[in-house]
Amino acid sequence: MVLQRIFRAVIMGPPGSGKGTVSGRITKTFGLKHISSGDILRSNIDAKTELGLLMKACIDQGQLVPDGVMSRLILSDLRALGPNSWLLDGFPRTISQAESLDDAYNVDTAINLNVPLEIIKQRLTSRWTHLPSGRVYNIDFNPPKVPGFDDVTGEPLVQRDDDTPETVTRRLNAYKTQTEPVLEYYRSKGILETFSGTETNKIWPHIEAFLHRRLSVNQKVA
Ligand SMILES: Nc1nc2c(ncn2[C@@H]2O[C@H](COP(=O)(O)OP(=O)(O)O)[C@@H](O)[C@H]2O)c(=O)[nH]1
Ligand SMILES: Nc1ncnc2c1ncn2[C@@H]1O[C@H](COP(=O)(O)OP(=O)(O)O)[C@@H](O)[C@H]1O
Repeated sequence: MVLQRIFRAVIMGPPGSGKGTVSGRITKTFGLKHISSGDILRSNIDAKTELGLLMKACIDQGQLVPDGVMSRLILSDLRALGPNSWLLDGFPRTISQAESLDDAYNVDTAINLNVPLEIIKQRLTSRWTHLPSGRVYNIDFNPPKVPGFDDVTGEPLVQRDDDTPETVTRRLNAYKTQTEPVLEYYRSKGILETFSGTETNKIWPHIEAFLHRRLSVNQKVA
């Protein structure tokens, strides 16, 4: 689908709710640019940049990276995208980040994946990630064609240092205290769209239909 008007969305949801998986489907179907805060941080860690080295301890302990650092990083990447449509995944995670984003851009929609926390832990401890692209796999849900290797590049997959049971518990706590209030922030602006369920394959058709509706309305307006 070729968009005729700039469309900007954020995707929210607890760790493991399927943000990365759904973002991949949205970008493939609708052609938006995808920016993932976690992927950007991990590529900094991998490249051993000063920022990556400073932030690694924070991430490995399941804590959020400080707002100022995160907002500067994401806003500068968004500026580099120029006048394009995009989907932001993993940002904002605090009210302060949401306000920084609002100061710079008009967000059209906040897609919220509402997945029960009980099933999330299991998903994260069996997640395999291709770090350079952010592609994710799961032993049961979407296993790679060759175990341990990325389908597209054939490069090795890794288990993230923060996908251990203890760290996942801390990340879920950070989500409850710091990120859930952002849902209320977007709800009060009238742009929160919540999709509930336990399986991405069942949630996805609803998101796809919603975006088709939103984007075709926008195109008539444009
Ligand atoms: N069992 C199962 N695993 C899923 C489903 N959707 C996504 N996953 C896997 O769950 C893990 C977390 O998904 P991801 O998209 O990385 O979530 P994020 O942390 O919100 O970005 C990954 O290993 C996915 O492959 C699902 O419906 N069922
Ligand atoms: N917007 C953000 N603000 C602060 N920290 C962040 C942000 N995005 C990512 N992080 C850090 O990176 C870690 C991994 O993020 P992410 O890859 O988005 O995890 P998940 O997809 O499992 O929710 C977070 O636990 C946090 O430490």
